[in-house]
Amino acid sequence: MAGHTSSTNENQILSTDGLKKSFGGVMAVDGLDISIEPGELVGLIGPNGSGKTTTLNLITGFLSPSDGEISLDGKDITNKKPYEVSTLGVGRTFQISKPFGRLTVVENMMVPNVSVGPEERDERIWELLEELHLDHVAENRADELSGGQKKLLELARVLMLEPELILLDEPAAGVNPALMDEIIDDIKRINNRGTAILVIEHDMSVISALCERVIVMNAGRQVMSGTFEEVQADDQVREAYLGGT
Ligand SMILES: Nc1ncnc2c1ncn2[C@@H]1O[C@H](COP(=O)(O)OP(=O)(O)OP(=O)(O)O)[C@@H](O)[C@H]1O
Repeated sequence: MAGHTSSTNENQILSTDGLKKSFGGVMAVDGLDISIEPGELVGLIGPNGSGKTTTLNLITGFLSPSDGEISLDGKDITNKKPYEVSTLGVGRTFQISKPFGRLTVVENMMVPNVSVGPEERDERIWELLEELHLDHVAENRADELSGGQKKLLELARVLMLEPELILLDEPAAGVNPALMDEIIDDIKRINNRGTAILVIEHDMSVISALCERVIVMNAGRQVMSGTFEEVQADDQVREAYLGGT
């Protein structure tokens, strides 16, 4: 069975095959098979506790799976360490942004270990700060930023490593609605340049504005994948949401 899936993995930037993670008796992820095409912008939704964040933690190596495989560009990355996964081209932001609060915005941008010289690094930093509307707060301490600006800083920092795939964990949480429209445009622009994005989000207006495809999880498994309209119209999905609350 593994042989069958690995032959199709080469066209996918990311795929999980029978992925499982248990915490004691809780099966947080329970045989998850999902895949992302290069350049896709995909939403990952599901009720609280359905395993979304655990899935991100497994893909990025923050957790080891109990079973199953994860491939990136057709290569097995199961059990790789977080820094290895990041070096291989996967960027990730967190539900609660964690910039280095005492460092300035620019200093935060110097944290990723880029493989270019200092001049090119600085050029990249300023391009990204400008693109993500942070150039005017570049010398401010990161803990002085608003919730939305912290999310943008985290995204800018991830982009320093020019990832092929970015995993966003709740980009709308704690962001004021005015800035959210800007963040939606930023995410779309980054995706239009060819970066694949998988986004976990509870705010369905953000999912419908962003995603060409939505994967629905419940109880650690994929229950459906389709356009936002298809997913919204599905009885099983409604049941999953109602069952989870
Ligand atoms: N480190 C852990 N130790 C024990 N149980 C955990 C751990 N992390 C997650 N779980 C459990 O695994 C299940 C899936 O949690 P997870 O956070 O992945 O869900 P989620 O879909 O991201 O939820 P939310 O939408 O609330 O963020 C839950 O039952 C949760 O309590």
